Formats: sequence, structure tokens, C-alpha cells
Amino acid sequence: MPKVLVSDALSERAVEIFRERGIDVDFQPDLGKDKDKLAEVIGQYDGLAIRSATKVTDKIIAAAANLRVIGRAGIGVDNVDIPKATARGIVVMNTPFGNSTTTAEHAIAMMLSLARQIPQANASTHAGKWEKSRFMGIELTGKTLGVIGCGNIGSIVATRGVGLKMRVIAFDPYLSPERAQQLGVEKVDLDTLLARADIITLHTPLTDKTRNILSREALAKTRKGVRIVNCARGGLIDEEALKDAIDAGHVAGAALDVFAVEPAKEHPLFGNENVICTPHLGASTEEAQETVALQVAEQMADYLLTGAVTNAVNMPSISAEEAPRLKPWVRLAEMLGSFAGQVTESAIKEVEILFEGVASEMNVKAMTSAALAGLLRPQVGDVNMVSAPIMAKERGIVLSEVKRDKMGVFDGYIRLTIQTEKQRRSVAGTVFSDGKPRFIQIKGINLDAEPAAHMLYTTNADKPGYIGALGTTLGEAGVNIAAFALGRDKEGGDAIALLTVDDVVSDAVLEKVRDLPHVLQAKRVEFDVE
Ligand SMILES: NC(=O)c1ccc[n+]([C@@H]2O[C@H](COP(=O)([O-])OP(=O)(O)OC[C@H]3O[C@@H](n4cnc5c(N)ncnc54)[C@H](O)[C@@H]3O)[C@@H](O)[C@H]2O)c1
Ligand SMILES: O=C(O)CC[C@@H](O)C(=O)O
Repeated sequence: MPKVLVSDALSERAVEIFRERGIDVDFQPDLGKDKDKLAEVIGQYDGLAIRSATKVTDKIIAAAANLRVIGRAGIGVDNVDIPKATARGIVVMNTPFGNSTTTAEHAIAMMLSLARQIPQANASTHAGKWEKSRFMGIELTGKTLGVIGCGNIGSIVATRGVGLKMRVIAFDPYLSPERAQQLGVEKVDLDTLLARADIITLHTPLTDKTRNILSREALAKTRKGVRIVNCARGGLIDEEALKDAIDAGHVAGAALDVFAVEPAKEHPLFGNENVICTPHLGASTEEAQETVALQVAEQMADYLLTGAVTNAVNMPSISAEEAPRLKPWVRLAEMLGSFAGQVTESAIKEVEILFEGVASEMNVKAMTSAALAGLLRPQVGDVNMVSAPIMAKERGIVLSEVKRDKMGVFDGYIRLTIQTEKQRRSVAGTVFSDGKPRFIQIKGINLDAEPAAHMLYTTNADKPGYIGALGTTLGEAGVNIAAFALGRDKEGGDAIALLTVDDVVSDAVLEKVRDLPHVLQAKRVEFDVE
């Protein structure tokens, strides 16, 4: 039974879902804050469910010997070392839509609070001061709202802005003109947004491109009296520059839900009367927390129990419906890759994967990832479907995928061709109606072989007497042959043999086979068979 640790304050709904799905779950909502304790225990778990407090660092990943999936109940995965998780073959999932509306509403609440100084007026009134003349606000109707990042949350904020009768402009290089029109916003470049917006609201992820998008220089380009809302990520604003701009009276106010360092227990902007702060509350509504907890638990359970992948940030999706049909094809792809990887000794330069017929109608990304994992494993050891594409890229392997309608006798097949420094090699296979993989072609030569735990692959010149000599050599070495698949390109041409044997083919036996007349190559090939 898979075991999951919930190390942040997720809604209890997640725990219920894991239990209902038959998963052993430990709910320790404060454990994520104790990184040493987390590193101590993480090795026991197959899954880790988190919000933002748990930092899944290199060190945690190194200690997570059995971890297969990290589920983030929320959007931002910047608290997870994704490259490290990917390299270790751990799927990282998030819930990209579950808290968007709630966070957009928080941004709007922050904008309204900023416009009317509601938190300050509230504190003053509670203190019995009745400072009616101190709190003069601004009206939002007719004002220009500048949205930086118009994705899930930014677009909801934009439409709410339109609803408030604001003029909404947006900077987002990936926003299409059609989508902008549909949202009722004007697409502009960053400098135009900075120059025109009365209120700027940030909704991008934190990346190398967006870090400090509101830099000192950018803030200098804003209108005097601009107000700034950040409910996205702390690093998007140069906080020192923001403080200076507020102190100088250029920026009229800022509403911050997020900070460069969190938890933010002290900050240069704390105590500033023009700054409103909340402790990263954007996603904190009962509705959003229940939704993200439910979604992340379902997604993680699906992956751990069926292999279905939803909302992974480091792997292609595999839906629960397609997972059973796809599974034997993924397995075939991995075996084709494994075969090619085991018989190849030089560096792989190119990989081409052809998907024909029914194979081309399925999730080819998943099959490609599996083929790459099989291919690289003999060379790099610890690799799986998650880490294989990135490892292939790191090794400079050029990958191409080709899809083709059914042309041959099989309803569908996959052919993997690899180009090494020395040669080009191909292997093809299909899945029979019993769900079992079959190799149907090697080096363009047809054959019919079921991959098995222990196999011997030979290439030889097609001359009489070879099969007898091979059988005798194996028999004398005590190697029992369970199945023998043969093929040749033409009479007297190149021939191949793929034999299933009962035990591992030893190096000594391989040497004897290589010494037989007409043998060009002899390789031991092994597969993990269920
Ligand atoms: N405060 C919170 O509690 C809270 C809750 C949820 C999400 N978030 C954060 O809100 C942010 C937005 O989330 P989302 O779900 O809308 O993400 P999203 O991916 O749907 O949208 C992000 C948008 O930013 C745009 N973008 C990317 N790079 C850009 C750049 N250089 N300049 C301008 N635009 C750029 C993208 O094209 C995209 O449209 C994320 O940082 C997320 O982590 C915060
Ligand atoms: O879990 C939270 O409270 C914060 C979530 C938010 O930052 C997100 O990226 O989804």
C-alpha cells in the first residue's frame, strides 16, 4: 500500500481522500517547517503532499529514497527543487486552477483596501480616534488597472476590473490579441503599462525573466501616485526600491500578500502607513483550500495507484481513462528503448520514434519518455519516465517523433531508431491483443519475439549450420533455450536471432557464441518482466 505524508496544513479533505482510495496517510501539518525532521522521515514515503511552508530542497529529495510524487495543493511550485526532483524521477504536480478565483478576489480586496485605506481606518476607528478627515481615498471607476501577467488569476482580476468600470490594460507576452479582446482588456507593452496604470497588479510566476519585473528602473517609469498590488510572488518587486518610491511620495501605496522572504517576520515596509500586508493569504478561503486539497489528493492517488498523471509540471499528462490502454504501449516503448540501449555501446546522437496506427492515436509523449528511459538506463542507471527527457536533452540527443496512419499488417506499432557515433539501429514492436509486447523487427528484419527476462541476441551471416552450432554451444554450457526467434533480410544475407533462455547468459558463454563462425555480434539482453 503506498504511503503518503501530508507535511503542511492542507484541508482534512485530502486525508479523507487518501484513506478512501486505500492509501496509508500521515497527516503532520507542521512537519514541513522542520526541515531536519522532514529529511529524517521522508525516506519512508511514496508521496508528499504540501502547500507552501514545506521547502522540498535538494537535501530533502536526496533523502527521499522511495518518493514517487510530490503534490502541491496550490499553484506555485517554487518551493520545490523541480530539476532535482525530475533528475530523481519524482513527478511534481500542482492544482493550477483550484485557487485562482479566490486569489483574484484577494487581489481585488487588496486593491479596494488600498484605494480606501480600509485596514488603516479600521485600526484607527477601533482605537477610538474617529479620524474622518485622515482617510481620503480614490474612486476606482474610470481608473486604469495595469495587469502584469494575464493568465488564470490575472484574467479573472482583469474581468473583475472591467466589472468595476475600470479601464484595464495588460502586459503579458503570451496573451493573444483574441483573448485580450475577449477579456475586454487592451494588450500593451510593459513600458506603456508602467506609464499609464493608476494601479498595477502582478500575476506572473516568479522566473528569471519576471524576477524584479518592478525594478527600481521600472518603478521610476510609473505614474506619480500609482498604487501597487502583489498577490503573486515576493521576488517580482524590488522591495528596497519600492520602499524608497513610497518614502519619496512617488508610489502612493502598496498592498502585499507575498514577500521575497517568507515567512516575513520583519520587513523594511512593515509599519509604513501606506502599505497593507497580509501573510500570503491569497489562496486562503475554505472553498479554495477544500478544492486544492481534494484535487491534489485525487491526482496523487491516481498516480500512485494507476499511473495516471494530471497537472504534472515535469511530465506529460496521462488521463485515468487512457492509463490502462496506454500501459502496455508504454511498457513496449520502454522495452524497445531498453533493447536498443543494451546492444549499443557508443554515444547516442539521435533518436527517432515512429508511432504507427493505434500507437499514433495515443499519448505519444508518455511512450517517448518511456522509450528514452529504457534507452538511457543501461548507460546512466537511475532514470525513469520523468527524468529521461531531461537527461536525453542534457546529453545532446536529438529527438524526433513521427506519427503515421496504419500502413502495414499491424493495427499499430512503434519503431525506435537510434543513430550512434558508429551506426544506425532500429527495433520495432507491437502490443498483441493479450496486452503483451512483441518485437516484430530488428535492423529492418522481421521476426516475432516476446521480450523475456533473459535473452541472447546475435547477428550473423546467413550460412547453413549456424543455428545448430549455436544450439550446441548453449547446450554444452548448460543454457536451456525457451524460445528461438529468427529472421534474415535475404537468403545468404544478414540474419538475426533473439533467443529466450532460462538463466542469465554469462560472459564466458557470450565469448563462446562470439567465437562461432559467421557471428558478427552477440549480446546479452535482459528485461524486467512482470
Ligand atoms: N498569493 C497567493 O496565495 C497565490 C495563490 C495562487 C497563485 N499565486 C501566484 O500567482 C501567480 C499567477 O498564477 P496563475 O495561476 O495566474 O499563473 P498562470 O500561469 O495561469 O499565469 C501567469 C501568466 O504570466 C504570464 N507571464 C509569464 N512570464 C511573463 C513575463 N515575463 N511578463 C509578463 N507576463 C508573463 C504568462 O503568460 C501567464 O499568462 C503565480 O506566481 C502564482 O504562484 C499566488
Ligand atoms: O497554499 C497557500 O496558501 C499559497 C498558495 C499559493 O501561493 C499558490 O501558489 O497556489
